[in-house]
Amino acid sequence: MSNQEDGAVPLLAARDLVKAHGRTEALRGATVELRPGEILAVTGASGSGKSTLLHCLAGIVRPDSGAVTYGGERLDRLPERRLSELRRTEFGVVFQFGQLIPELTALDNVALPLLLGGARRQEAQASAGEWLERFGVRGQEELRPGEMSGGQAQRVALARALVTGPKVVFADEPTGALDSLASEQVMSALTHTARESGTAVLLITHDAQVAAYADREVRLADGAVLPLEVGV
Ligand SMILES: Nc1ncnc2c1ncn2[C@@H]1O[C@H](COP(=O)(O)OP(=O)(O)OP(=O)(O)O)[C@@H](O)[C@H]1O
Repeated sequence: MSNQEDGAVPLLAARDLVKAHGRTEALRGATVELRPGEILAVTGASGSGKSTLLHCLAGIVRPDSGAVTYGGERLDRLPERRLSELRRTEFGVVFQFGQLIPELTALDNVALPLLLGGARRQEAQASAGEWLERFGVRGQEELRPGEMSGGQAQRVALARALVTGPKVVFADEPTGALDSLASEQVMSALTHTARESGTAVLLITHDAQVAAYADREVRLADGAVLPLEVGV
């Protein structure tokens, strides 16, 4: 039975996505589904279209054709304002280099999405502190990103992605810049916390050890998802 046909209702789905960057066709008919609470790894060679797929699914980039649906709603057709609200309230993102704000402390980086959502400073900081604790970086509250190790900074970035209670976290090579020990710590913190909170994760990686943390893996090649191998 294929992943697309086993009856589970997808939270987020891409169907036949096509996206070109200038003359480069990054996606050529990519179809993939993410179920509620599922941790899905998207793997594939460099240039196979993984990041472009993530950007389309996260509503950061609009596909040239095909459909992206989120909870049954056409994400690719939403007006920009509604899309950015949805990204802020329902999605969290983590990139290879956490992209924390260098001038802010760890605590303020994590509190920021809550403040942008209208929370009071004290509540936002209390909640940020709890999330830093969950990611094992309590005690680092007052450090700025430049004063932390890469693994600590990525755990702070994960706390920032999860602090608003998103339904989906998009993680693009979150361990790409880390050594194997830090990578394991980050992945185990991410998957443990996502499972605990029922957050779905779309995880892009080219590392098989990282992909092994996921519930399921799909592989991209030349901008399309490869069919499942029979008997695997
Ligand atoms: N903004 C852009 N402008 C031009 N070409 C782009 C742009 N973004 C991606 N591409 C091209 O589109 C193709 C797919 O890129 P994408 O980043 O989606 O692949 P990827 O699988 O994530 O690669 P990697 O593992 O190297 O990050 C590549 O040929 C890439 O060079």
